[in-house]
Amino acid sequence: MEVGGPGFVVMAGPCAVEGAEQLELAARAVSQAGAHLLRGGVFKPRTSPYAFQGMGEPGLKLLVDAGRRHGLPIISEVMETEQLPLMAQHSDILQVGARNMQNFGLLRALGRLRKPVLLKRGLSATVQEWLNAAEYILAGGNEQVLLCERGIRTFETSMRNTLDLAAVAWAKERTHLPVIVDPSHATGIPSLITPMSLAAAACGADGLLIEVHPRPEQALCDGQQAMSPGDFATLMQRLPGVLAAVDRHLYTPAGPAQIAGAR
Ligand SMILES: O=C[C@H](O)[C@H](O)COP(=O)(O)O
Ligand SMILES: C=C(OP(=O)(O)O)C(=O)O
Repeated sequence: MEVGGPGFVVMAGPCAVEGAEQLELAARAVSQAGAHLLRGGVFKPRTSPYAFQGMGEPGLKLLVDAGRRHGLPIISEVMETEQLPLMAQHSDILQVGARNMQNFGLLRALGRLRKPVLLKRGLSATVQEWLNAAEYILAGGNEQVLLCERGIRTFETSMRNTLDLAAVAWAKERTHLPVIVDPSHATGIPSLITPMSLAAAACGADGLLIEVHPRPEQALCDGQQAMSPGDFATLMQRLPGVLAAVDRHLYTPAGPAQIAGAR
């Protein structure tokens, strides 16, 4: 599978892997709706050290198994260099979270790999700082970098963050890197995920990263922003209409990332 080619790629699943049943329900739902990759955090960057920190390695095993069962490659966050050997062995895309965008040791280590890395924009990072962070990975020889806009901190508090879609169009115009949009963290409001996903598709994004939980009210992390499986399926049905109206050739970058794994 290619990210950054002519196709539009949707990565979806729970914020965090919480257990076998939750993950199976989420994986089945996103796969049936037509998602291309399964997301799920097993190492979670939490604001509070007392909040659920993720299942770690047992959670990764569940994620790998669920991905295999449903024919979906997986994407999961790596928070520390020490986690890299494990994560690089099992995750098809390595996610660097917003909070780690300028963890230069981690970025250098990722640059030594030959594996796709999804680099989230930092909470308060300028576009230039985001691109320089990407450069740390590219400079090491790893050319498979996907940029991910997930909203930035501004004076606006109505939403969790402010989705900077102009930065998406800007990065598509001035770099060769694929750009993914995460409307879940960008808005923090489930009802805004569909309109922002359609807007992302319209402005040339190469794909989406969306949090879907089978029972959002019971989620151990980010439940307030999780999409229900039903709403996700409806979004997936609406995306082709917008994509058909956009001339994606205008946006196709020179350096798509190749994702190993199923599909
Ligand atoms: O999924 C991402 C993060 O782990 C999550 O948004 C953390 O936010 P919080 O710890 O402030 O709840
Ligand atoms: C931690 C995540 O998001 P962010 O780094 O954008 O806060 C996530 O997608 O799991």
